[in-house]
Amino acid sequence: MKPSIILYKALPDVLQQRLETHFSVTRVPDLKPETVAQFADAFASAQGLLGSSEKVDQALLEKMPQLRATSTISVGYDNFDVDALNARNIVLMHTPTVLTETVADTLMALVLSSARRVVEVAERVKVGEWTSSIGPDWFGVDVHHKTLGIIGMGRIGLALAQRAHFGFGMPILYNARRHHTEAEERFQARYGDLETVLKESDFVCVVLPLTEETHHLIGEKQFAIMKKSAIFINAGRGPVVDETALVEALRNGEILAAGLDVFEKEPLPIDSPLLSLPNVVALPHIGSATHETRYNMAACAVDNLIDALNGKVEKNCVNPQAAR
Ligand SMILES: NC(=O)C1=CN([C@@H]2O[C@H](COP(=O)(O)OP(=O)(O)OC[C@H]3O[C@@H](n4cnc5c(N)ncnc54)[C@H](OP(=O)(O)O)[C@@H]3O)[C@@H](O)[C@H]2O)C=CC1
Ligand SMILES: O=CC(=O)O
Repeated sequence: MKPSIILYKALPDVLQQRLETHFSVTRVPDLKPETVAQFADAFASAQGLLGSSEKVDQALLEKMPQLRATSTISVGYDNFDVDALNARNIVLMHTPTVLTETVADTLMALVLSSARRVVEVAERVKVGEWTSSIGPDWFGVDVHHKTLGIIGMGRIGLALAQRAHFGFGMPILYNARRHHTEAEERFQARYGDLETVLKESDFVCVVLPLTEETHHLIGEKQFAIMKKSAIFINAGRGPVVDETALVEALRNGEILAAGLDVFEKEPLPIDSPLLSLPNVVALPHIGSATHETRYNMAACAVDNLIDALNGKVEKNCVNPQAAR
C-alpha cells in the first residue's frame, strides 16, 4: 500500500501526478484547525506533509501521529516548530539553491527601484504629472559604485554580491556569523561587525532567516547609526526588522528610503503606515515568484518528500539527525 500524505498547496498537474504515483494524496486547502478536523482521518494516517507558508506546530503534530516527513516549498522554515519535529524524529525538507538566483534578482530590483524611485515616478507619469521636462524633485540617487552592505552572506547574499560587484562595481561590506572566503576572494567583499556594516553602507540589504537571534535585529538603534542617505532593503523575513522603528526612521529622515519584500504581518495590512510613505517600495513577498522558479521549487519539494519517505535525507534536509 502506498504511504498516505497530506498536500496543502496546489501543484502543477504533472507534479501532483508524480506525487500520486508514490503516495495516496489527500489535498486540503490549508492547515487551519477546522480543516484538520474536517479531514481528521487523513491527518491521523498521513506519513508525509507537503505545502508552504502555513504554521506547522505542536498542536498540528498531535493530530498527525504517523507523520515521518514534512516538505516545504520554500527555503525559509521559521513557520515550523523544529524542536517539536526533532522530538518526534520527523524530518523537515526544504528548497534551497533552486531559488537563489531569482531572489537575488528581486533584491537587485529593490535596490534599483528604491534608489531611482522607479515605482513612485512611474505612478506620477500615469496620473499625468509629467507635463514638462523633469527637475530635481524627480531625481533619484546612483546605485553603481556605492557601498552595498549585506547582512546574511548565505546562498542568496552571495548571489547578490556577485550581481553588485560585477554588474554595478559596488564595494561589498557584509556581516554573517562567520567569514565567507568565497565572497572575499571572488567579490573582494569585506567582513564587518553589524555596527560597521550599518554605519558604512549606502545600501543595507537584509537576507537573514528568522530565528530567536535575528528577531528585531534591526530596530531603532540600528536605524540611528545608518547614513541619512542610506537605503534599507529587507528580503529575508519581516520580523527581523522592528517595523515601527523603520517607519519612524523613514518619517524622521534618519534613512532615505526602503525597499521591502517581507513584513511583520503578511499580507501587509492596507492601513500600514509604510504604504503612505512615498519613499517605500513594498512588494508582496515575491522574492522567488517567477513561473520557472516556483515550478522548480515545487518539483524540488515533491522529490524531497519522495526521498525523505524512502529514508534519503543527504540533500535539502534541515534536520537529518531526526531521520530514523
Ligand atoms: N523574500 C523571499 O521571497 C525569500 C526570502 N528568503 C529568506 O532568506 C533567507 C536566507 O536564505 P539563504 O541565503 O538561502 O540562506 P542561508 O542559510 O544560505 O544564509 C543565511 C545567512 O544568514 C546568516 N545568519 C544567520 N543567523 C545570523 C545571525 N544571527 N547573525 C548574522 N548572520 C546570520 C548566516 O550566517 P553564516 O553564514 O555565518 O551561518 C548565513 O550567511 C531565508 O531563510 C528566508 O528567510 C529566502 C527565499 C525567498
Ligand atoms: O520566502 C520564501 C522562502 O523560500 O523562504
